[in-house]
Amino acid sequence: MVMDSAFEPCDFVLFGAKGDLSRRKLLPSLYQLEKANLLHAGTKVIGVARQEYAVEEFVEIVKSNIEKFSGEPLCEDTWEALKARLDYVCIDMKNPKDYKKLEGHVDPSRTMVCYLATPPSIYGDICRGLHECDIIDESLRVVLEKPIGHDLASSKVINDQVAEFFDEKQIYRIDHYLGKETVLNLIALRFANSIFATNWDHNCIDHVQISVAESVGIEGRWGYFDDAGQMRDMVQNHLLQILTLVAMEPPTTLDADSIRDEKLKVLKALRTIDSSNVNEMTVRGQYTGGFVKGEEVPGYLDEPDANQSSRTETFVALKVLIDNWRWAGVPFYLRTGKRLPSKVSEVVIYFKRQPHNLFGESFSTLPPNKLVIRLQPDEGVEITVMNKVPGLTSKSSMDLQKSKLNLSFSEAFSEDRIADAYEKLLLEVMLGNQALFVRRDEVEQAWDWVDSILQAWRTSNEPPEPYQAGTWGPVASIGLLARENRSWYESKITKRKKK
Ligand SMILES: NC(=O)C1=CN([C@@H]2O[C@H](COP(=O)(O)OP(=O)(O)OC[C@H]3O[C@@H](n4cnc5c(N)ncnc54)[C@H](OP(=O)(O)O)[C@@H]3O)[C@@H](O)[C@H]2O)C=CC1
Ligand SMILES: O=C1O[C@H](COP(=O)(O)O)[C@@H](O)[C@H](O)[C@H]1O
Repeated sequence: MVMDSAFEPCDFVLFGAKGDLSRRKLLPSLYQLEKANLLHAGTKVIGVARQEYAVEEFVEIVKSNIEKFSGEPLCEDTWEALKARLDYVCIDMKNPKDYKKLEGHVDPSRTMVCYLATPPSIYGDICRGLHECDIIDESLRVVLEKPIGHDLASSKVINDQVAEFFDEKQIYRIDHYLGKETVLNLIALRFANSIFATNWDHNCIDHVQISVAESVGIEGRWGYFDDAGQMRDMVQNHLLQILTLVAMEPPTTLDADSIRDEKLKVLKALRTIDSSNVNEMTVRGQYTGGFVKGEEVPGYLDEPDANQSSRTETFVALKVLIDNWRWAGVPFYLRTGKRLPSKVSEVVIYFKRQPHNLFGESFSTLPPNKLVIRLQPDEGVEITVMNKVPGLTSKSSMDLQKSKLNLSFSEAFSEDRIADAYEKLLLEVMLGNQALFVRRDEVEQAWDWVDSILQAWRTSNEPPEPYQAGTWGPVASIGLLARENRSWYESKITKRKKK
């Protein structure tokens, strides 16, 4: 998916360079790209924020953030190379006149990448400011962070504001899960292996589970999170994007629009969940105090700044049906939550049981084959299969045993680290490849589907079910599958083995 021909120097302008995302993810990712020699020699990085700083002060801020968040000792050579690219401009992003200050810091003859690591409420102001200082040409790319809006209506407003000045071909909407190696591997796994390509439908698959569990709480982001909830924060974007990659038809090519067209079709085929079926198809929960990894943690309502009467969900489980030929009758169960026992994201494909049992009474229910795609941590792929236990036996039937074919990425591949999703995505923007970014119609279709569930929850006026921090969510989440004689896959996460 990398287009080498597009590898050219650019002016990478980071709006919101002092914010949390920039500090924790974007600046360390630029550092890693530098370390891997993946930044063009001529590329510049221009931080934009509203405080006045001398460039030297900004450089020190960047250095301390990289030291703090890159998770490794600073490599002096890499740092010196990155430092030489850094520049800083102070702009009040709501003031259109301020954008003139970019003059002299960016080169109009080069590609400019504007990364908006700011609240979405000022995306429109930034686009207008860039327009009014006459800086936009067709080579300018604008990167938008999620969430784009709070619902379909507000997302349309933001998309319209950006579209006033930019063509869709210039807009890169981030969903960082699309930059994760293992999420990308879903495409390779499905379409580069005939064993899966031919067995990937309602004839062979019983159901699919997608779990994105987090052990963290809301990490001091009460203001943002309480307004969003886990449905907007995780399901509307990350989980639905994973689902589309698992469920989409083969794209004709790996071009951005071929992939995005297929993902959109899946989103359009999602069966509506509304007041008529919301109780049967959804579970939502809110954590109470408990223990995560042996540490006592407060409940959601006892987090700093909490509003004690909040009904915001921190856990969501859904039964999702895709009304198309391939997936007729195959439920996709999705779950995601904060303060669960561990951080683990997995896609589990449960294949159908054998139609007839040859193996005697002890195997009256042969367990189905399972394909477990571990997205994080201990990235890898595992298939459970039944094998004959070797050896002679006096019985006429065979003894069978469930075993695993296990591919661990850390053992199979020589890379000593898996790149962070943001490294991949920053690189793709600089290369001008939109395949790993979300198109406007996808975002809006996802909001349309999610809005209907949120509306049904509001109408029901029921509070989320409490679950103790450090458990796998409310009991009703177990019931969602149990009433269909199924159960959630119990993850057996092992720590990645260090080489
Ligand atoms: N943090 C995260 O982990 C994630 C964040 N995101 C998204 O990334 C974006 C940024 O989030 P995050 O970094 O957490 O937010 P922060 O609030 O930490 O950072 C936003 C930055 O924008 C600056 N800013 C806001 N208004 C103005 C203005 N008028 N003029 C100049 N600067 C301004 C702020 O400046 P100042 O410091 O002066 O207030 C701040 O540095 C959001 O869209 C968020 O939803 C998405 C996924 C994860
Ligand atoms: O976008 C978000 O994602 C993180 C989880 O991302 P991961 O890469 O650590 O799995 C989540 O914690 C955060 O609330 C959300 O805004």
